[in-house]
Amino acid sequence: MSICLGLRVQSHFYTQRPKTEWGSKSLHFGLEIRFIVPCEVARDFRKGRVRRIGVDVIRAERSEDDIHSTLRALQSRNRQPKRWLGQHYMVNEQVNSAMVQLVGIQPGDLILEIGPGTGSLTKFLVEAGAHIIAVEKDRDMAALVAERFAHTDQVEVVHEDFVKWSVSSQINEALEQRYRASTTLKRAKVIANLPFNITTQVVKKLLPLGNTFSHVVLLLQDEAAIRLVDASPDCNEYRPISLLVNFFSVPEYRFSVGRDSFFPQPRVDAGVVSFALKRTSEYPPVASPKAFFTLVNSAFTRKRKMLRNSLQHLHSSESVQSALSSVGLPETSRPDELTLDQFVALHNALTANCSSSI
Ligand SMILES: C[S@@+](CC[C@H](N)C(=O)[O-])C[C@H]1O[C@@H](n2cnc3c(N)ncnc32)[C@H](O)[C@@H]1O
Repeated sequence: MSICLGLRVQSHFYTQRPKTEWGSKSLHFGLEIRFIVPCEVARDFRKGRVRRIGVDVIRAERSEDDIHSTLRALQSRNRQPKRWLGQHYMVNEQVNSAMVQLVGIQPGDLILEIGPGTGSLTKFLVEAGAHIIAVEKDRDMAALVAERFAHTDQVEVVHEDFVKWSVSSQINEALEQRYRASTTLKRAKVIANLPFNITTQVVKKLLPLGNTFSHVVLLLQDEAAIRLVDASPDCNEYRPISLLVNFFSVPEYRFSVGRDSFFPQPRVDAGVVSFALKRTSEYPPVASPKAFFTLVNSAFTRKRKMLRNSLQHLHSSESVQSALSSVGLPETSRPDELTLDQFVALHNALTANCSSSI
């Protein structure tokens, strides 16, 4: 049994207008309580057993038609959803519509969709006038979606595993063909209701492609969505991927999606995150992002250790100590105490030390 008590409080009810956030706590017997609290309180809750689930929420306001058309599409091919491919289909059209609005499509825009499934999200993209390259790993679903949109040349279905697909060359080639005559450098956009198990791989693959894509809108497992956007060192889940996300993009948690918006229902809720991708020229100033992330990853391999110890295989502990103090940080700093900007400053100080000692 799942009971949901909901209370919506607008920010203008507060004297200091905080950015409001939803919180939720799961109790025994499947009872779930949802409540709204200011950010600061939500952060404290997150450190305990209560977790934030978003700034807004879309719960199951699906029409019976949404679910029936999905079931019909699956039955037409005698298909059962494959959980190992993350096949939890969206049966709430409000969510698809809200996601497409977030992408901000102009007619003719090139959109990459990962995992179109039955094509319920693709339909909204077609209606918005986009040209869609839809990459689907499941042969049957690729055939189904190609058949569904055979009447239009707006949809190109690619039967591939997105994780292995050479996204950058394929999309750059498509951009080149579409905008050959154009004087402005147009970029593509990405949208996906992602299989939860490939989230990290997809994020790592797409976010560094800011010269190819301008925006990425992803529907993810809610916990993962929250973790990805939170780049504050005081967050329990502070990890290299939080730094990567904020190095390459400006992320924003948009809204939560209840698990009852999917068929079959996953065990967890979902959340939508948008990433505004930075072009290379907008990255934080480091000589080489690759070398920067080698430092970050090494620092986090032993998260509880002091940097002067965990970075020893890259730099002597004396150089780490002197680099830390040259950027105003304690010599005893640990990786989970440094913000992205402080990591950048440390990296640059270490690089400068290395070049001056050559
Ligand atoms: C969560 S379902 C979403 C389907 C549809 N977009 C929707 O919203 O109902 C995920 C889809 O991604 C496909 N998929 C799973 N792994 C994939 C991969 N590595 N590359 C491309 N597609 C994949 C699944 O077959 C499935 O169709």
